[in-house]
Amino acid sequence: METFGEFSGAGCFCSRPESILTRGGNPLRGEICVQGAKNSTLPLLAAAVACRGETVLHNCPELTDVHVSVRILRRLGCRCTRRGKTLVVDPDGMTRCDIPHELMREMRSSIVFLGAILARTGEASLSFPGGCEIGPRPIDLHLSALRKLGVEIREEHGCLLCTAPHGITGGFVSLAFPSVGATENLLLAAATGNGTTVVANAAREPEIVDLARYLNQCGARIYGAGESCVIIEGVRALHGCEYTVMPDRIVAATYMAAAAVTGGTVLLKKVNGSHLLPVLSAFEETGCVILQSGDELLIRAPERLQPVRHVRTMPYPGFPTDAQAPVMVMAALGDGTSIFVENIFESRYKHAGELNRLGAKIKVEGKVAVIEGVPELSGAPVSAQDLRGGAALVAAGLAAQGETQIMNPQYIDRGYERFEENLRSLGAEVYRI
Ligand SMILES: CC(=O)N[C@H]1[C@@H](OP(=O)(O)OP(=O)(O)OC[C@H]2O[C@@H](n3ccc(=O)[nH]c3=O)[C@H](O)[C@@H]2O)O[C@H](CO)[C@@H](O)[C@@H]1O
Ligand SMILES: C=C(OP(=O)(O)O)C(=O)O
Repeated sequence: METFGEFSGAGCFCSRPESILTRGGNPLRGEICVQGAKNSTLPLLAAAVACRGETVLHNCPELTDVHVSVRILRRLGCRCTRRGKTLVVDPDGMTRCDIPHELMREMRSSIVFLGAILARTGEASLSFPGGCEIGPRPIDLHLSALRKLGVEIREEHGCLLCTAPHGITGGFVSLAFPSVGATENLLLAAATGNGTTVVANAAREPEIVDLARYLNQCGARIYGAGESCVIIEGVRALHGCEYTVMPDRIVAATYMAAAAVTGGTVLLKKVNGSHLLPVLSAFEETGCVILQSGDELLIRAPERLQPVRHVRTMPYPGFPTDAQAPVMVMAALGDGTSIFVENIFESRYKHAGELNRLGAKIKVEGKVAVIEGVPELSGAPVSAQDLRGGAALVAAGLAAQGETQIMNPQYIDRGYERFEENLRSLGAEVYRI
C-alpha cells in the first residue's frame, strides 16, 4: 500500500478508530531503555495515599493506566504533578474516600486503592475493578483477607462499603492463591495497622518487593517481601519519600521477543536481569544468545528460531502469564512444535486466533495451546483484545511479510510507553494511523 508512509504517526482526521500499521521484515537493531514497570507504578501511586507528605516517584511511565491513577488521586483530593518521568503526589489535602464506578472500571489496579484508602481514613467506598478481559478476575481473596484484619465490608448495589470501626488490626492471613493484588492490598492496609500481620502464601512478584521497599522507606516495617511469608509490623503513620520505580520486566520481554522474531540484535538498557530469569530460559531454548552485564541485556536472534518446548505460566518465580503472548510469537515461528499451558487466567489466548490470521498454526484447547511453528508469517488485519496479546500482535506484524494492521491499540497504550516510536528507533516500520 503506497500510502503507508503518509500516515507516519501524523494522525488522521477521519472518524475511523486508530490502529497500528506495521510493514514487516526489518530486523530490529540498536539499543533501547526499558520503561518503569506499570505493575509497580500503579500500586505505588495508590500507596502514596496511605502516607502523610509528598511522594516523589521517579521513572513513572506515561501510560493510560497511569493517567487513570492520577485521575483517581485527584478525585480523592490529592495533588499530582508530573515533571517528565517524575510524578509528585501530595496526599495531604485528601478529602474523599470514595472512587466512582467510571474510574474503578477503567483498570484492574483501581482495587489496590482500597487498602491504601483504608489505611489512611479507616473507610472506603468503591465498586468492582475493570481491566483486560482475560478471564474471571474476582476480588474474593482481597475482601476475605481485609475482613481478617477487622475491615467490615458490605456490598450494596455493586458498591463495596468498607469500614474499620476498631482500626485495622493485625492478624494471620493465609491466601488460598498467591494473588498479586490481594498481597498488595494487605501490605497497604496492614502497614499502619494495630499489631502485626502475617501473610502466608503471599505473592512473590518483584512488584511486591518494590511496593514493600517503598513502604519501608516511608517508615513501614515489612519483612520477607519476595518470599511466601511476609510479616508486617504496623506503625503509627507513614511519611512520603522519594522512590524510583523498578524496570518493567514484561515490556523488556516484549522487546526481546520482537528482536527475536525479526532476526535482530538489541541491547536493552535499564533492565533487571534477575527479574527476567523465568523467561530467559525460553529465549535461550529458541536459540537466542543472551548476554548480560549490570543493568544491560543484549539479545541476538539465531538464523531460525527453535521451538519453546514447554511454557507453563505460574506465579513468580514461575513463567509470567504476562509474557505468554509475546513468547508465543517466537514459538509460532519456531522450527517445531511448542506446548503452552496457561495456568493463571482462563481466557488469555485471544491472541492465538489473531496470530493464525497471520499464518500461524496454533490450536487452543482449554489451558493448552499447541503451536506448530511455521517458517514465516504474512501480514493481515488483526485485532488486539488485551494488553499483552496486542503487543504480541505488533511483534508478529514486524516479523510478517507485508503489512499488518492491528486494531484496538488502546489496549497496548495501557502498558507500553511510546511503543511505535521505540520500535521505529530500532529500525521497525510501524505507525499509528
Ligand atoms: C496491575 C497488576 O499488577 N496486574 C498483574 C496482577 O494482576 P492481579 O493482581 O489481578 O492478579 P492476581 O495475582 O490477583 O490473579 C491471579 C489469579 O488469581 C485469581 N484471583 C485473584 C484475586 C482474587 O481475589 N481471587 C481470585 O480468584 C485471578 O482470577 C487469577 O486467576 O498479577 C497478574 C498475575 O501475575 C498479572 O497478570 C497482572 O498483570
Ligand atoms: C493484565 C495486565 O494488567 P492488569 O492486571 O492491569 O489488567 C498486564 O499487565 O498484563
